[in-house]
Parts: sequence; structure tokens; C-alpha cells
Amino acid sequence: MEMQLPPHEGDELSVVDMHTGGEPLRIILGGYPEVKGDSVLSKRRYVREHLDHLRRMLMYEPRGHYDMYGALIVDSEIPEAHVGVLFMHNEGYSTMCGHAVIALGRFAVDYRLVKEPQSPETQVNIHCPCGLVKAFVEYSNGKTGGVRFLSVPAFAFATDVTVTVEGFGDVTVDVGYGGAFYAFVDAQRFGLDVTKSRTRDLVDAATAVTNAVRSQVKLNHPISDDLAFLYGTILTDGKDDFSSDATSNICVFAEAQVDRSPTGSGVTARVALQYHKGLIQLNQTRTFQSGVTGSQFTGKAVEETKCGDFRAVVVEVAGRAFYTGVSCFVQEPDDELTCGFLLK
Ligand SMILES: O=C(O)[C@H]1NCC[C@@H]1O
Repeated sequence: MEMQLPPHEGDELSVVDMHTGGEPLRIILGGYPEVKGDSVLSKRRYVREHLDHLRRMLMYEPRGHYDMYGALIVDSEIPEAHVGVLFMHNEGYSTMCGHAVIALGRFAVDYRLVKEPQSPETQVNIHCPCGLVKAFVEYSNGKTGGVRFLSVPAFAFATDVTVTVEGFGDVTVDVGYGGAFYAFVDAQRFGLDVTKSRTRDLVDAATAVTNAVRSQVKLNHPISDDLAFLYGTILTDGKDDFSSDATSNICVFAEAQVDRSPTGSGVTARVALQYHKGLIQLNQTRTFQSGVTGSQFTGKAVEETKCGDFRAVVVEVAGRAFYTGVSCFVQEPDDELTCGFLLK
């Protein structure tokens, strides 16, 4: 039977679904109204104020779920950018997303957002709200493969900061920036193991840390106040000394959302912290593993740089993304749940 849209009224939103290391990415192909603003950061503010019902429609149930993630392609004001992008999740709009950059790199080549793909790698410049991220997509015999990307400058914001965490007392955390700010803590501090403990327990501990850091640590970013917020907490296995063995983590971001991947922006921030502490050298590659799915990214610091007064590094992260399908979403006017809902 031929595919045909069901009865509906109003906009049709078409998407391509992918995943990177298990973490979903719903890329919006068509149906979004014009996103106003003269910069990617101002477009992020615009969608938050004027188009948030569409985020809820695509991220929430019944079309999405609590841990859904999305990307909206927008025009960029930077001439060398092939695409601009806004990221969305269960609570709002993030500033950086490594798993999405890995998926979007492939998508941009496969959907010819880059005119003439080159072998063995095609460069795709993706303007994220945090800045320009350069992705390099394996490309041979017309097929796309693995993707590596070079982050925006990443830095250690603060190390060994003690915060009072509800239910756990004083906890010492590191705060790093990899396009978004994260707090990092060894899960052992809570008697937990990132690969074996119940996800619910890991989420509760990480969320308590996020709440504590959000209320007790003032963040700032040299480029824009829009970037100066804590996106989430990453619990680790504590294996920060250089090793060829993988190190595991779980990232809990936005509104207690769980990343299924090792978290590209989290790997970026963690490598910056490890470099800052002298635990790794430039070009020493580490493997980062998701505690929940076992999927892996690699990460290494490739160059020293500055971000305002912060000593920073450019970090390279690599991983693979896969397509899972395409959909066209519609709404019926008499559907009481059409705006979406979330189950916690
Ligand atoms: O890979 C990343 O960086 C993202 N994954 C979900 C949370 C982060 O934005």
C-alpha cells in the first residue's frame, strides 16, 4: 500500500531519525516556521520564546519520549559554516551536542548539504550555539562512515569545588566546559557504579549534584551569558589517569535526561579537565564508554588555545551514527494530547 498521510490539519513536520551510540537524534527536515534572529544564539532565544510548542510536539510523547533529542537546521551567520543548528531536548535548547554533531556530519554529506563530498573525509562546518564545530566525515565509494569533530575551545572552569548536595552532604566536584558546562564526580562518592547501578539511582545522585551546583556555583563564559549555565552532571568511574583502557560515565543533563552515548560535549569537557590536571598529554587518545549502553567515543586534546582568560584546549571526539528511519508527524485538532506529555 502506498504511504499516505492520515487526516490532519495544519503543519506537517518531517524528520530523519538517527542514533549515535544509542542516543537518539531527530533531525527536522521540514515544516518548521521561519526562525528569526541574526545569529544562531539569537535564533536559539527565538525558538525558546515563540516556537516551543513544536519542540514539545516532537520531543514529548506520544511522538517522542522523556529522553528524546532533536536538531533543527538553521541558517548561520558565519560564512564558512555549511549549516547552523539548534539542539532540543526534554527541557529546552542546549548549546552543544557532540552525539548530534556526529550524526549531523553524516546527514549533511548524505543529504548533500555539502556540495562536493571528498574522500577519504569530507569536512562539514557546523555552527552550534556554542560556536563553529568542524566535523570530518569518512566518505568513500559514495558511503559515509565514522565522524570525528574538533570542539570549540574547552576548559576547566573550576576543580575541587565543594558543594552541599541534598541527601549526600558535602561533595567535591570539578566543573568543565566542552561547549556546555558539566559537573563531574566519581560515582563511588555515592556508593554507585556507572556500569552496574540502577539507572534511576545514578540519575537521582547526578540530579542532586546538578541542583547543588546550579544554586551554589556561579558560572561565566567569556563569549556569551547564554552559554553560562550548568547543563548537567557526569558521574564517572574515576579513571582519569591516562590508560589505554576505556573509562565509563553516565551523563544526566537538562531535566534529568539520560544520555545513552558517552556524550561528545562531556568527553570534550572531561578531556579539558584531564589535560588541565596534567593527567593526559596532547594527542593521547582515550576511549570513553557509556555506562548505560557500552557505546564508545574516543577523545584527545589536539591543541592548546585560549577562551577569554581561560587556558583551553581544542578536543577531537570521534564516534559513529546510524539512521533509524524517517517520519512525518501531524496533528489533529480534536486530539487533547496533541501538544505532548512526559512520563518521569
Ligand atoms: O553528546 C552530547 O554532547 C550530547 N548528548 C546528549 C547530551 C549532550 O548534549
